Amino acid sequence: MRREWAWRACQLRLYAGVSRRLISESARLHTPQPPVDLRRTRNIGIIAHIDAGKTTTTERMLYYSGYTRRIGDVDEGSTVTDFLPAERARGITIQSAAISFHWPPPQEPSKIRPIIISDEISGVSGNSDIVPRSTVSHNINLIDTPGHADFTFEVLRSLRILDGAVCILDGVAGVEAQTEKVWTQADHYKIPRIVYVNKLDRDGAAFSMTVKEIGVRLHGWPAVCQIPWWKDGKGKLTGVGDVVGLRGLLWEGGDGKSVRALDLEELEKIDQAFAAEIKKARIALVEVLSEYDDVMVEKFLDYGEDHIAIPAIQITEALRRCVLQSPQIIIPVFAGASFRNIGVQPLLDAVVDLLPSPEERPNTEISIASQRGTLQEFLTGKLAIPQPSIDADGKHRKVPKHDVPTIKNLQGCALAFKVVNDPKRGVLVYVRVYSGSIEKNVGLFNTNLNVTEKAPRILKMYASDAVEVDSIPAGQIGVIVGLKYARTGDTLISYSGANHKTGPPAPLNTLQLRPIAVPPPVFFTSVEPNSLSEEKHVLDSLSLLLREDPSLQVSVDSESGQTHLAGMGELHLEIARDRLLEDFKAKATTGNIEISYREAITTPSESFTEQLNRDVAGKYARASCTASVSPLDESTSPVHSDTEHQTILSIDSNRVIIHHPTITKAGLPTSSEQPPLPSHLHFSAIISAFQAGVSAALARGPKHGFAVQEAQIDLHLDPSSQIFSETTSAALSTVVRQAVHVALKDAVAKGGSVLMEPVMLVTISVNESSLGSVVHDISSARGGQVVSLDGDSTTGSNSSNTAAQGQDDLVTINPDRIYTPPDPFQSSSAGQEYAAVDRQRQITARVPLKEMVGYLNHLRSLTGGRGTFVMTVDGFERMSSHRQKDVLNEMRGDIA
Ligand SMILES: Nc1nc2c(ncn2[C@@H]2O[C@H](COP(=O)(O)OP(=O)(O)OP(=O)(O)O)[C@@H](O)[C@H]2O)c(=O)[nH]1
Repeated sequence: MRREWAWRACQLRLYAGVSRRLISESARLHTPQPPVDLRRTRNIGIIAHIDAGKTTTTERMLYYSGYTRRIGDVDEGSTVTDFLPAERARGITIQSAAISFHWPPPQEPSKIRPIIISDEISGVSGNSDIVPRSTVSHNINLIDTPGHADFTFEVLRSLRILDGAVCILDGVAGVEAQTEKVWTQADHYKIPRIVYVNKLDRDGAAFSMTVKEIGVRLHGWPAVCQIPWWKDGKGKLTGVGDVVGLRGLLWEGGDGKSVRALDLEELEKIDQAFAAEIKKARIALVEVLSEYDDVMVEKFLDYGEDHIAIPAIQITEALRRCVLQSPQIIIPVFAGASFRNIGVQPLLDAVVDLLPSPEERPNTEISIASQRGTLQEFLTGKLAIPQPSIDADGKHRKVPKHDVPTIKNLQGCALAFKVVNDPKRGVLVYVRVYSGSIEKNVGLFNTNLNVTEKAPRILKMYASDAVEVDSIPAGQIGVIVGLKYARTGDTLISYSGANHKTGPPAPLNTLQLRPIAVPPPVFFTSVEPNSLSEEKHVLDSLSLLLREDPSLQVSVDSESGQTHLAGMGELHLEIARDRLLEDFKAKATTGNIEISYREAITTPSESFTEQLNRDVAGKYARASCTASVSPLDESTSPVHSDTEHQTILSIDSNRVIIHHPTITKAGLPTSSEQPPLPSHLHFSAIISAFQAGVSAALARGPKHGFAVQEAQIDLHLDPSSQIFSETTSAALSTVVRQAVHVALKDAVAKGGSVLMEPVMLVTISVNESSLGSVVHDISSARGGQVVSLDGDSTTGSNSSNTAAQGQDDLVTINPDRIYTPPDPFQSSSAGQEYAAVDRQRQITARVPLKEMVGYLNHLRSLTGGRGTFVMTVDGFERMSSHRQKDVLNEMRGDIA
């Protein structure tokens, strides 16, 4: 084992700076992997506001762990994790990159660690059998997530595969709007988090203010584990005070590898005030932990109620228990300045010591056969899954509640959380394995697309470098190379007795891990191939872009033949455009980025039956479909739910009801008199074809050409009159599209349609002094409605956003009760400082998206450059006829 590590250490040394990328890939094939111990694995994300220093910190993590031999610089564009040209050019992180490394490095223990060990194994504490987890090397899989609001969906997608997260704050800006948003999302996934206050070297750094804001705005009790060590109590940051280990950590410059640890006795000789502050912080830490951890109270009593006497390991264990509690109320806080190489190694120790291993996480959510539950419930047969009551031969059968043989079939189950097109290696599918293992060359069934494909190569990624492996076990993250279909968000399963034609037996074929809803896109641009010969490459590139990022949408206007690319924000589309034109070298022209309005029908249509009886894609095909449409008002329309004879789909705020009275959800006829489905068309394939047909019809409204919203589409599926031996999936979706299109036209001819516009939930952070002018601007000039100030509801809002609704459940923290050390730039006490006149205020408002285009510049002018905002789609609203007229006139003007 030791020799293996030594070999690896040798290899790690090869990964130096630019030359790292030049090592031939074959040299790294089939690297001997240390056996995987799940307890020693951390799947961690770094989340924060844009520019808080995620990439800068990650670079140090890779450097100190021995993976790189040169620290990359965001500003020079030489970082490991920002490896897309577009990211390097803009200096921001767009795609999540997953990187694996070991901490502490097995070959080179951290210079500061032995002091903690000697504390604990000296026997003084009576805990000689426990040492911190960070004394042993751990496998860390780190996901670097983007900080820009346009990439929130990307953050969400990464969050669901994380076991823990480090939230990085800018020590000057404090808790910013995007941080709050991602924090709330992480709360939703119950992800244990620690906070790292970065940039404490900058003028105006305010650690105490930031800690107070953590309490107030992130709704938890900050457990201050480190305090900044300023030279002579002010000015230059030189290190941190370790409140857990009761010592000062002094970074001696250079690359930050050399760290001196001084115990309290030594510290008192050189900086008495700092030593006293560490003790004060220790008392506060024990106090706050005691409120939420009974064992801490016991230890406090065991050690004669002496806060200082409690061993570091006991504090670490109490912190860990609190971090793993759900909801998480204690928030451990660390300090540093990554750019100055201060604070990163103890932060890595904290990742290992405080954040959970995959085994310590709650059960993974799944959906299977329209049921929701956990993967563990399914695997242990505890999830009651409805089974077909009639066999394929039409006979009734008795079925056990859970089908054990089906469960036993499952060999591996993984979530594709990221698809990236690597110019050198082709399409890389990043997966997290949740059960069993994913083996090389095995057939993987994609439960979202109903296709089977092989996993020809499996890699473990070290940013843009890779090591080939034979399998990825449960709890780990890896990359599959060579998949043709898998998209971000798809569930991949391997099972015994694989049958490429039929896929796995039901209900295994419907198993989906942590499904998430894709938010509706609100901007779009047209994409026009420069010539006919370029068309194929442009379309292939677009489909690759969609595999990478399912929050993008592509639709083809059936009348004009124009292709539209839609996304979540202007930057989101700009980046997609750059990827398409520059990275994929698609020769196409793109139009202006415009708001994606929607249209809604106001009157129900008649029922229409369309028939198809011709060649489709060079093959004779026959199919038929009956459809009708009606306006959908969720508040008044009766609630529908899936039944054995009715399947309900939701497509972009439209409800699709597929009535199949003669056929069950398992695809079996209700009686022996009814014809069965042809063997080449499974029920799930028919439903997918219906879905594709409806989506295509709804993509272009009959009046203004915008996507249709708030409609109910009723479709009828009757095998005796619609499905024939010549019926194919393509024919079905074509005929469904035609039938829905005709029904929509009929509805518009009868009652017209109305335009709907995206309305955003906007969270704006401003100084108290600018509050009045910003609120006035939002509510009068932009037609917005202020929903809350500092999270307190001000009006009877009809916001549908869960983030706003969830405010009531949040813990309210009194900032005066939060311990903070003095800040060097602070004249009064931290409490007074926090309450000072120009404190940060937060406005939450609903504003039409149209009024938010170019808002950042305006906000900056109103706030002296200090205001920031984030926004998410809150929904689409019908426009008044006056506003609709203005928008249509403006659009016509644009075209002219
Ligand atoms: N003074 C100072 N500057 C820092 C520190 N950490 C990061 N920076 C600078 O802050 C800027 C943003 O840093 P990044 O690491 O790119 O931040 P990020 O959070 O990855 O940003 P996104 O990828 O865009 O979300 C860069 O100019 C860094 O050099 C620090 O500790 N001190």
